[in-house]
Amino acid sequence: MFEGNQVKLAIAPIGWTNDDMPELGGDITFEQCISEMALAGFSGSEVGNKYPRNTAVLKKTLSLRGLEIASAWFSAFLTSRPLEETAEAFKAHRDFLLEMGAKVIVVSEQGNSIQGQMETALFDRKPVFSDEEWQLLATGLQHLGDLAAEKDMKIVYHHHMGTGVQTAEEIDRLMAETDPVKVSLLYDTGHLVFSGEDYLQVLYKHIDRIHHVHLKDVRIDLANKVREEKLSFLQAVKAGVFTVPGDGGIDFKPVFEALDAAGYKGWMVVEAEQDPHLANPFEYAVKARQYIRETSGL
Ligand SMILES: O=C1C[C@@H](O)[C@H](O)[C@@H](O)C1=O
Ligand SMILES: [Co+2]
Repeated sequence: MFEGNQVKLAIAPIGWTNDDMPELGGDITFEQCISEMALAGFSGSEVGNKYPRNTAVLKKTLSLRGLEIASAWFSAFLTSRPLEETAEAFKAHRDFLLEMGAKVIVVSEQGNSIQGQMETALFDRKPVFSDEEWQLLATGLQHLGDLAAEKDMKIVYHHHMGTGVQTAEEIDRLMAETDPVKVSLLYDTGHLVFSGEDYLQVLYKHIDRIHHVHLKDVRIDLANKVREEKLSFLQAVKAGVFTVPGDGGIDFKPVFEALDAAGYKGWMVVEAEQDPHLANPFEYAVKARQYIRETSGL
């Protein structure tokens, strides 16, 4: 599978140091994180809060280890703040990623999101957008897509637990209401399975719009416990709901087969946030790399 070097494999720093909960991995240095990524056999990374923002410094530090930047997360507030505010912040983020050689920009709408709230029950309190908010989101994302296209880049929308675009139905609506030229999709296995969606159906339905992939596995027993015990997203992460591919309940083989058959080009990013003191990030990175090699040949 994946012949022709069109698909590259990255790993996100969130298993080492967690931007949503900086206390997780607070003691792990940036250099340890990227050195272990390279040693585990990855060729790219996304951007974490410990990464230097000076692009020359960042490029040199990464290239010493054979790593590139695949992309980085951007929080949009299109449903809750003026469009200009999100657009201005987006341009700075886009230009940083352009300088780092990335082609896609991860965007997630955070208007009314509960993903960062420690005590809010994830399955009871996620936002549900009104028609007016959907309109603001679609228009705003298309504007961000135009700004990305100015630099020959794309935005890839990150559906996410605890946000207004979480379920398969919400992803369908977002895809239907946006121009495929302007808005692409980031496919994150972990968020779909945690939400209770059919992750393969979403993949097959939107495969032509998928231009970035997050490979995240789910411990299904913990996902059920989060629902039953009304835990928050951050409590779920701390409890270990996510893990690396091959260690949880998701079968990634059909994901790789479908992406390969569709001629997918771009990055696949292992992204498995858990407490680094409970799950050694280097050990789990090696485990993920081995599973992907065995399952996809990559
Ligand atoms: O892509 C992601 C970025 C994180 O900050 C987020 O919380 C995580 O779950 C994710 O999928
Ligand atoms: Co993700």
